[in-house]
Amino acid sequence: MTLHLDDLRVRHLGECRYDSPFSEMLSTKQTSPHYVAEGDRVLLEDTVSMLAEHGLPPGQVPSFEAAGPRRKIYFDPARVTAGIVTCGGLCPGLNNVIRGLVQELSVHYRVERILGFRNGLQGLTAEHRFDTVELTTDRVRDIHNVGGTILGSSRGGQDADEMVDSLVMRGVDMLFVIGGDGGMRAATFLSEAIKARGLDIAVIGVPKTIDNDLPFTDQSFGFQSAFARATDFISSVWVEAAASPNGVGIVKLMGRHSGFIASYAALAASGADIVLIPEIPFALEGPDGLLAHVEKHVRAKGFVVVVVAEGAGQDLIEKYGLPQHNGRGTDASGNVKLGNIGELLKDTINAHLTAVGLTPTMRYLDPSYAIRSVAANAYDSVYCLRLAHAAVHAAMAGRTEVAVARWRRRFVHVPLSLMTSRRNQVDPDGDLWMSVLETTCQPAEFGTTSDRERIRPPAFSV
Ligand SMILES: Nc1ncnc2c1ncn2[C@@H]1O[C@H](COP(=O)(O)OP(=O)(O)O)[C@@H](O)[C@H]1O
Ligand SMILES: O=P(O)(O)OC[C@H]1O[C@](O)(COP(=O)(O)O)[C@@H](O)[C@@H]1O
Ligand SMILES: [Mg+2]
Repeated sequence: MTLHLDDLRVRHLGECRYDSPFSEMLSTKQTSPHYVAEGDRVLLEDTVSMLAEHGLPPGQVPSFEAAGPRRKIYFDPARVTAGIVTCGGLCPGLNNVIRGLVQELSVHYRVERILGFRNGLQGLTAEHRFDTVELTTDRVRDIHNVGGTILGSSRGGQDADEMVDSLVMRGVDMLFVIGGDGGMRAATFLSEAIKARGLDIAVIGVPKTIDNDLPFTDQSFGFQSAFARATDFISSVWVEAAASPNGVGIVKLMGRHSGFIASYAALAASGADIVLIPEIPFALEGPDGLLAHVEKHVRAKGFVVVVVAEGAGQDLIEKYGLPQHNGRGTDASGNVKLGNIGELLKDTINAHLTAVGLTPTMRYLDPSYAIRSVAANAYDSVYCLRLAHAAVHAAMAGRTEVAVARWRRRFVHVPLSLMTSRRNQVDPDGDLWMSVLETTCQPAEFGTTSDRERIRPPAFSV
């Protein structure tokens, strides 16, 4: 992936002419190990070798604009109407982000009109554009204690021009889109439609993904809360499998294209013998295949625990899966519907162990929604709040077509085009997967899969 400084540049609506309520507080601040001054930038890369490879002067190495309050802002807060929408699948922390946005807008910038569009981008269609929630500090006071989103969410396509009409009709000056890859794409199209009409509306993305599959963000909000919950299920199947003759525990976790939840949950629970993720194909049969490995565990210690991400082994479904386990078509947002790899593993492991005289006791759990519907934990609550603050500062300073993200510990502005330019995936050659291999002692690959595609995330170059 080749990135130029221009790809990392953030679009501004115009000159910042108003004093920010934070200007006095900022007057003494300079870049320090704990703060990035507004004129400074955050490096894209963080190793000496990567930087040295470019051979560029410091001012030209790829870097992000720092997030945070500015001394001067673009919008006159007294005249601002803000809009908030949450889209796509649920994720712990959505309510925390809504609450953080409303508090920052109301308390510090004294914005008086904040509209919550309901049920995702559907709320911006002609049919629903007047069905908004008036968001006040009172309304959001306690919402962080529960999962989900008070605004509702949805999948499904919407017309960008129709959505812009809604923003104009409701007088919205800045829209905060809390969404995943789909939501960030929609926000991009929305920003382009706004630009084409020459309108003065800022669109700020707050990246939300339970799968942690958005790029240029260290780890997405809610991810920690979700995988922490997932560990409970791994521990449960471990207890069940360990106490049963030829016990087989299987936990299927979310992760359409990226195996982060499966990897982190398996590391945290540390009872998993085998972790299967979309990034690494595996073979079922053969002396080095998954089934032989499962059998080896059952023979050696009497049970086995497998953690599988829902997107793993999709190429096996066609060959081995029952028709009802096959994925079919796409959902309303265009996401491919996956085949059920958990059921396939359950059936094939059952058949294999039975055939070799080790009739198993199968314990299969698919806790998908139980994981993403939890409230944010303390860590994610802080993270969501700080993301929300950064999003409000970005909008007030007239930034648009941009997402706020934490990158290498710092809060930064990432152009939406970059947010949707690639997918964040577990690198089979990276240190996270190495930790999984070290913990489970599973082989780097099950069987010969070299003819099938292994994910190799692109390195950056300039
Ligand atoms: N390529 C796209 N162009 C425009 N809108 C999109 C696109 N992809 C998704 N969307 C819209 O974004 C919203 C959220 O997308 P979805 O994939 O459901 O969830 P997420 O934002 O969590 O990835 C949906 O309303 C969907 O219609
Ligand atoms: O059943 P739903 O609501 O479509 O959601 C299921 C999917 O949503 C995901 O959580 C990801 O969705 P998002 O991109 O919306 O975060 C996947 O892991 C999962 O396959
Ligand atoms: Mg998505």
